[in-house]
Amino acid sequence: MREFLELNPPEKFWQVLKSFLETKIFQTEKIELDQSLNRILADNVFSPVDLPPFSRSTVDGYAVKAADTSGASASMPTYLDIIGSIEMGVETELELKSGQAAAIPTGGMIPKGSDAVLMIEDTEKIEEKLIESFKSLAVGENIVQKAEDIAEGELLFKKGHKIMARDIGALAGLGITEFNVFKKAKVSVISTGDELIPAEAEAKIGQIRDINSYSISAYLNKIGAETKKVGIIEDKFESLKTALKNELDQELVLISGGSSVGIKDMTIELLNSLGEPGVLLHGLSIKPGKPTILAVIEGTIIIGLPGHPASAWTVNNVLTAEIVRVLNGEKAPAALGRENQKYLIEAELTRNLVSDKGREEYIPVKILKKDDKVFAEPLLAKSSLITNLAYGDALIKIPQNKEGIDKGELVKLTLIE
Ligand SMILES: Nc1nc2c(c(=O)[nH]1)N[C@H]1C(S)=C(S)[C@@H](COP(=O)(O)OP(=O)(O)OC[C@H]3O[C@@H](n4cnc5c(N)ncnc54)[C@H](O)[C@@H]3O)O[C@H]1N2
Ligand code: MOO
Repeated sequence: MREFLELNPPEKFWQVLKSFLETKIFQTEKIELDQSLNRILADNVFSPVDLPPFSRSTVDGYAVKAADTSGASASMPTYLDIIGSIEMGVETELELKSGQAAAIPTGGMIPKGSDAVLMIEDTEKIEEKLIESFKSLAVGENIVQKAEDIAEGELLFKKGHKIMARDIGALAGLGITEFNVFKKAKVSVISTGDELIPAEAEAKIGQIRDINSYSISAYLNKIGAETKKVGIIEDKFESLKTALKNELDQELVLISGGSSVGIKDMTIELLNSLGEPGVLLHGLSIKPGKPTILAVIEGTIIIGLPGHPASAWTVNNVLTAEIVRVLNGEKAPAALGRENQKYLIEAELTRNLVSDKGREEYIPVKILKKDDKVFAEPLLAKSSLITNLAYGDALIKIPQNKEGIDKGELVKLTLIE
């Protein structure tokens, strides 16, 4: 069959993108802790203090010297004099001598001279200021030591770390409330096609609701980009040229539709008319996603996504999401195209899959769990359909040199966020 496009392997796309991105200067900005969820650190972050700042009890009970409880049991207790109580939130002046104990709440400051804490249930109060210990303690028992969490000057997070909700607690605990992050990737998403109408519009015969600008903007926002949904632009040279020109201050522009070889597909000519160097690659050897375009115009990356919604979605997952991760500072340009271990899981395939040799194939799957085993159920459909994607949790990649995968084989899945 006649092939219209020269199909380039994904590696060729990575190579061209790497050479462009490796020279790019990434902008940073200072933000506050409350705004930092999902942002990417632009510097290494070191602890400015010891955490905890003083040794603390992990239980309610009595601060003691471990040696004073040596050999203690329910039938042979040891006896300790209570010299006072530890107050929360203030420095204690108490200092224990041999045979002494101080009442302490969970989290209270360990007084000088103490090296262990007796749990209240391992004691009996004999008199107002005398207790019995039924337990023999080891040094350090029920104590979290000063700087045990992290010491002053120790590395907490590396540059490029994505801040998760759990990290925000650690930063708050250390009093780090302002820091530098990479600016979010600035991305615009355009849909083209005279048949397209916005989602909220009434569809006349022949019209199709725009899917791609909605699904792709949402996905890229989710992974940390600042995405502008431009909407639908009519399939006319001048209208598209004006629309694209307006977006050239962005770092990445996605244009879905008009990437194939039909009579109306003027995208290539249009991109080449906008500036240098123009279209660098047209045709990607993945399925679906064949007609993908890569262009660079005056420092802005332009990706022409295939119009079919599942194809656009697949290229977005495989190619554009990777570019956004680099623009966001989460991934080094040199690592472009390398699998992200964070998003990979393994599962057993529930049916045979066949694939054409010569193109990497991506198939959405549903993840199922049965008897503690994880299974991948392929969702097979034409790339012009969308609902399959809505049910898919992940993508399977069938490498270019494989003709298929057998039922029962263990496959690697990339989670769809
Ligand atoms: N003779 C050939 N025809 C086609 C080939 C080919 O190699 N030879 N490739 C096919 C493949 S594969 C794909 S994918 C599509 C890609 O087409 P385009 O990128 O040029 O996109 P359009 O022609 O504009 O649209 C294709 C299809 O998708 C619908 N579409 C487009 N945009 C949206 C959107 N934002 N939301 C929902 N649906 C959209 C559009 O209505 C068309 O049905 O080309 C094949 N043809
Ligand atoms: O490449 Mo098309 O994108 O296979 O549907």
